[in-house]
Amino acid sequence: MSIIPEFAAALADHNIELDEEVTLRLQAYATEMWRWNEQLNLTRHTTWDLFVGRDLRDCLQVSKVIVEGEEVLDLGSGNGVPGIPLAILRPDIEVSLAESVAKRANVLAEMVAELELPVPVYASRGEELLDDFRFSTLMCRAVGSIAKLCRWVEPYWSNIDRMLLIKGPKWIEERKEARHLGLMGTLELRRIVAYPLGDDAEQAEGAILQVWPRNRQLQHSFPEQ
Ligand SMILES: C[S@@+](CC[C@H](N)C(=O)[O-])C[C@H]1O[C@@H](n2cnc3c(N)ncnc32)[C@H](O)[C@@H]1O
Repeated sequence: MSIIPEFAAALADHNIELDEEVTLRLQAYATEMWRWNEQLNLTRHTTWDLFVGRDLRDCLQVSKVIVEGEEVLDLGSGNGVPGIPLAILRPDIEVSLAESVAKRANVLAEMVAELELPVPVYASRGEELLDDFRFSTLMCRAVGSIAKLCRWVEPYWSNIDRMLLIKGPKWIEERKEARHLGLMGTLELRRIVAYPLGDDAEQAEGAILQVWPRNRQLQHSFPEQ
């Protein structure tokens, strides 16, 4: 298999350099995901430019703040972003996927098997898995507001160290809402990665937010961005 020229061009346009084997595995993932997309509604990002500029971009940003050996749960994995690309980019961590819609979870399991990735897939609400499993990081993109996620996770903080939320510029309003609802009282929220979205709005910034219990000393500290 060789690298599809449109994929190589999209990576170059976004100034992303990856080694060949990783590039080929990401290509296999996107191709497989788009094949399933014909049967199930999994993504609207169906060009190499959108895959690189939206999906892979977010995965690369979140990858910066995950440390070696972490056990990460992608809650609401849907089409596999960010969990599957992250597992490809970071073989030094353990990634699990939770997807509550059974059909999508089945497709995720098929994709993971096809790609030969050591990634468990749970057809379950992610927060309910925390009754039985422990993860260092619960990661989430495009699943719910900060308030919603804080509510879901509230009973389970003993089984995760932190949440990493991949958000667009609306995160500031979401933080306001969560504070207003009294959900942030015992939690710390810090933006630990900020990056340009490259969308039409020139000023738009993506954010990786870290949320964790205020009285908890995390093993690795990431400064406010
Ligand atoms: C909009 S999709 C986002 C998919 C992917 N994370 C992305 O960024 O493109 C949200 C997915 O989360 C799933 N979902 C919603 N609540 C969930 C929960 N509590 N646990 C697991 N999956 C959930 C939905 O079924 C859906 O597939």
